[in-house]
Amino acid sequence: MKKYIQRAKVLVEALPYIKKFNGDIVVIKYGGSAMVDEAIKISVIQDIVLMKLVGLKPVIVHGGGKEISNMLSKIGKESKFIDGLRVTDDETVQVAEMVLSGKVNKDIVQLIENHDINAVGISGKDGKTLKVAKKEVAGYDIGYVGEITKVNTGLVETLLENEYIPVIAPIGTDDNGDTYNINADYAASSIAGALSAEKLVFLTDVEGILRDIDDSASLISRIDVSEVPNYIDQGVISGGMIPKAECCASGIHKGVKSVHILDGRVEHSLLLEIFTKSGVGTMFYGA
Ligand SMILES: Nc1ncnc2c1ncn2[C@@H]1O[C@H](COP(=O)(O)OP(=O)(O)O)[C@@H](O)[C@H]1O
Ligand SMILES: CC(=O)N[C@@H](CCC(=O)OP(=O)(O)O)C(=O)O
Repeated sequence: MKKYIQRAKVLVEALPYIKKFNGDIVVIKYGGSAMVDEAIKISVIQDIVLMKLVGLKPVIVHGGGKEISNMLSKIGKESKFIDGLRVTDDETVQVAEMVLSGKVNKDIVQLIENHDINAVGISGKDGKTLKVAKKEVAGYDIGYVGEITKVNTGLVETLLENEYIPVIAPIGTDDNGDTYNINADYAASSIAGALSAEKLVFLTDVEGILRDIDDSASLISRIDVSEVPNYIDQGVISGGMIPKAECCASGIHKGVKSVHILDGRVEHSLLLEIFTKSGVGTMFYGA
C-alpha cells in the first residue's frame, strides 16, 4: 500500500509538468547497478513506458559492462580497464557484441513490450547508426574500442516517427566494417547530441554528483558545465564519474538542453527528475 501511495504522489506532483514536454526526445543511458537488479529494472522500464505514454519520445542507450565481465570470467578471461575503458581484444569484442546486442538489448525490449508498447532493439551497426574509429589512448593499445566519428540518425528517427522506443547497444563499426566496443556513456551523449534531444539522463548507482562521495547529503543539484573541469581538477569528480561528467558536458555542448545524472536504484527517480521542479539528482546546464 505504501508503494502505491508513493507512486500516486509522484504522479500527482508530475501531472502539471507533463504537457510541457510533449513530443520531446529524451535519451536515457541505462547501465551500471541500476540494470542488474530485476525489480529495479522493471521499475525503470515502467517509468520509461509512462514517459512514452504521455507523449515524450524516449530513446534508450544501454550499457552492460557487468554482464560482459561476468561472461568473460565464465570463459576464463579477466577484464582489464584503462581510463574506464575495457581493453577489448578480438575475443572480447565478440563477447561484448553477443552480450550487449544479444542478451541485454533483447531483455530490455521484452520488458518494454510486456507493457504493450513497441520497442526495437538495434546496435550501432544497424543502419550504420554508430560509425567509429579506433580509440587512441596514450601509451596503450586498448584494442577494439571505438571512438564515435559519426552518428547516422536515420534509422532511429524512422523508429521514433513510427512510435517505437529505440533500444540501442553501444557497438559500432569502422570504415573497414570491423566491430568495435563503445563506452555506453559516450554513445548516449553522441546520440543525444545528434538527435538534438531535449534531455539526456544517465541512470547510475549514486544520487548524482556528490561534493563528498561518502555523504549523500552533499549532492550538487545543478552544475554549469563550465565548472566540470574544475571539479575534476579539485578531485571532487573522480573515477568512473569523470567520463560520465565529461559526457554530460559534451551533451550540452552538442545542443542537448539539459543533462541529468540520477540514481537509477531509487524508485521513480526518472519521473521525479523529468517531471518535477525540484528534481532528485544533478542537472547540468549550459550558460
Ligand atoms: N563526485 C562524485 N559523485 C558521485 N560519484 C562519484 C564521484 N566521483 C566518483 N564517483 C564514482 O563514480 C561512480 C559512477 O561511475 P560508474 O561506476 O562508471 O557508473 P556506471 O557503471 O553507472 O556507468 C560512483 O559509483 C562513484 O563511486
Ligand atoms: C569500451 C567499453 O568500456 N565499453 C563498455 C560497454 C558497456 C558499458 O559501457 O556498460 P556500463 O554503462 O554498464 O558500464 C564495456 O565493455 O564495459
